Amino acid sequence: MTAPALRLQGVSKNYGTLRAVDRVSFEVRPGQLYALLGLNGAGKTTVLRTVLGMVRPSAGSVTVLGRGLGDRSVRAEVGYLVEAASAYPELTVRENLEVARRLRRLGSPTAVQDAVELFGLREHADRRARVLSQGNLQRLALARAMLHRPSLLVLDEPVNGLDPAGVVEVRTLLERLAREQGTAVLLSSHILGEVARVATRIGVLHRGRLLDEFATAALPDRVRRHLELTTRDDDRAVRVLAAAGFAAHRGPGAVVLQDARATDRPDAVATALVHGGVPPTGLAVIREDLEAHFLRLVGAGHPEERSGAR
Ligand SMILES: Nc1ncnc2c1ncn2[C@@H]1O[C@H](COP(=O)(O)OP(=O)(O)OP(=O)(O)O)[C@@H](O)[C@H]1O
Repeated sequence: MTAPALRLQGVSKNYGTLRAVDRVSFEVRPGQLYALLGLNGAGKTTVLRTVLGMVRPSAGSVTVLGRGLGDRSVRAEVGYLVEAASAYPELTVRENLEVARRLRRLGSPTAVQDAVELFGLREHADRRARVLSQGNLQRLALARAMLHRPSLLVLDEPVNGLDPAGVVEVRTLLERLAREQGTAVLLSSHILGEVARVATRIGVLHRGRLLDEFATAALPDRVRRHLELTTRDDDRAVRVLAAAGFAAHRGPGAVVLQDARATDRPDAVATALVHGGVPPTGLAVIREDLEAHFLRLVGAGHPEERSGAR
């Protein structure tokens, strides 16, 4: 197995008496898109800034490609975007990238052109940054962060403030970077639906702690499901189902079954109803939506939790 591009082990960060990050450990492998998901104030930015060496952890360690952050060679391996995308407004896209190339002291004369191509900026290359759409400005910011072809890209809320088209653009771009360049991407977001579409792995951060971690592909199996059905006599349907061994109750306007035996085998439920003389007039397996799933994971039923008060 390849070495992780990033490894955090037992990272904590205290601000006075506040423990903003509490013993967080995870890895991001090359080509992996890892999303840290959490409510406002969960500690996402602090984790990201710790990875970038902008915040010194109170405990624990961070390694990039097996090297500690004190190792100067690590700087060349990391690209980041932790502020809102910005650029010199009066300079063109190409000039903005050229400035970044010089600041990075990159010798390669083709670095700027390569970035223009890779980030799909060719038709905008000679336009001033101030006339770019938010999506294209974000592309430029990403192109700048990736100019030196780092192994690890760190992005704080990369699609914040983008319109739906911009979100799709950034998502497509990150997927390409991960797939074609093997870049490891660590990003943060507070919207599960958004990260579920881009990330390959999700870590749920809440009150500084990593509550849960899972492959995005496993998400459909983790969300709760229930079966809803309607009949011409719902009371009788509940009795028939109980006799057939299915726990059912009357919900608003429908009979509800939460047992996995029912959600896995809706056909068996329908058969039991038909045999009991109350055939279903409607039947559907309902999946919990992603936001509801996320809020349940972090136990955030209360409005003050949702606003991230801590
Ligand atoms: N420099 C600091 N000094 C004191 N407290 C801080 C500092 N930086 C962050 N905090 C606190 O640490 C906690 C975690 O903040 P952080 O910004 O990491 O969360 P976040 O998940 O990124 O939130 P958001 O989504 O709102 O950006 C918060 O309670 C915040 O107020």
